[in-house]
Amino acid sequence: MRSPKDFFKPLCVGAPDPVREIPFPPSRMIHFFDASNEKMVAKLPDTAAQADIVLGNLEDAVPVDRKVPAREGLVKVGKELDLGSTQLWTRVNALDSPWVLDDLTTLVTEIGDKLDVIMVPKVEGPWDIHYVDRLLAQLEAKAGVKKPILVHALLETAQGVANVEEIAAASPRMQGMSFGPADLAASRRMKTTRVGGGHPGYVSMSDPEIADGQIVEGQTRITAQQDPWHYSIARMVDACTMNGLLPFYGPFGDIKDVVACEAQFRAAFLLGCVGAWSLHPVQIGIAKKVFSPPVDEVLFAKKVIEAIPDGAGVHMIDGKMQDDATWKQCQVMVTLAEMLAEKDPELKEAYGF
Ligand SMILES: CC(=O)SCCNC(=O)CCNC(=O)[C@H](O)C(C)(C)COP(=O)(O)OP(=O)(O)OC[C@H]1O[C@@H](n2cnc3c(N)ncnc32)[C@H](O)[C@@H]1OP(=O)(O)O
Ligand SMILES: CC(=O)C(=O)O
Ligand SMILES: [Mg+2]
Repeated sequence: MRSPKDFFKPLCVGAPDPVREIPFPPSRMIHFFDASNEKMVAKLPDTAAQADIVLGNLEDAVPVDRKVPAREGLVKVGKELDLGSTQLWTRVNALDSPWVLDDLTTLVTEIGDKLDVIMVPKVEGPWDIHYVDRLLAQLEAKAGVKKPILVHALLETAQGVANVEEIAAASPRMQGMSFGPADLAASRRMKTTRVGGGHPGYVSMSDPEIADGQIVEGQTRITAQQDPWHYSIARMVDACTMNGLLPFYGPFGDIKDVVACEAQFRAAFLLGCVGAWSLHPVQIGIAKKVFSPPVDEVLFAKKVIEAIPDGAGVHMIDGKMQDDATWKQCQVMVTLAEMLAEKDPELKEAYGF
């Protein structure tokens, strides 16, 4: 491990100084597009006006014969399109693939000043981040990039989950993490073919009715679906938060099931994620709704802060006990609402700022 004294030193002569604090602009959804798909690129200015982050995907879902067109298309997007305040990210190919070196070299040297964050898939341990960290510094120095490009790790293997804390702390470039339920399910040999969400087979069940010391036959037992992702998402949130990074839920693959998508996103929001991926335009609106704090919660949080400006002591507000801890929860809610209200006039009005 590097000396703590060297942690914030650039890893190449001429590379920009690493950031000391990860920026947190609106980040409710990372919208995926394929830059080799002309239709998607044509719509990108409109899509970007709706989304907080747009991401040119180069990895899974881009077939082998379109890897180079997707990379070149993204370079064109970076050079030619004005995306306003919407962030431009990419997901490069996996570190064990033959494409990733060209992905990183081309993107940083061609549009390194336009790219905010590079998502690295299938990160397994801090060694993967160290590799990317040094290479990015060399490329930034070569290309004269002034602002360090941040790194986002995709958590989607059992080993990655086991090493999540070390990954989060591996570099000052670490911006955040996303949770990848599809590859993670495969890596763990989970028996599901879904991309995120619950499963009707993963349930808890009420106790049986007993008569004369015997289980009553033919009875209906109450079952409730459980969340198979809870443990890993919560670990990711803790690892990110303790290192000042932003945690995101990843994709929800059943595009038509907008209700279940909203439920998956909301579970992630409640656990501490700042956003989720949108794979299809319909999911942008779902993420916007879910990851903007509910108006009634924000109004209540404002009321608490107004009533107890310093958070001290114990109080009753609307029948609920309030103290330093609830005051801090209210600060989280109001700070997020204020940040989003700056971007979104409708939210600003609804929140009463
Ligand atoms: C496990 C993982 O790694 S997840 C990440 C990798 N996967 C991805 O990136 C997938 C990204 N999304 C997609 O490729 C597509 O949305 C698909 C394949 C899932 C569905 O695409 P379609 O069947 O074309 O969807 P649909 O017919 O509803 O599309 C409606 C319109 O939205 C457009 N559209 C669909 N997805 C997107 C998108 N991500 N961004 C912008 N526009 C899109 C379509 O081009 C179509 O446009 P049109 O009305 O002008 O013809
Ligand atoms: C997000 C992703 O890549 C996965 O679920 O595998
Ligand atoms: Mg994956």
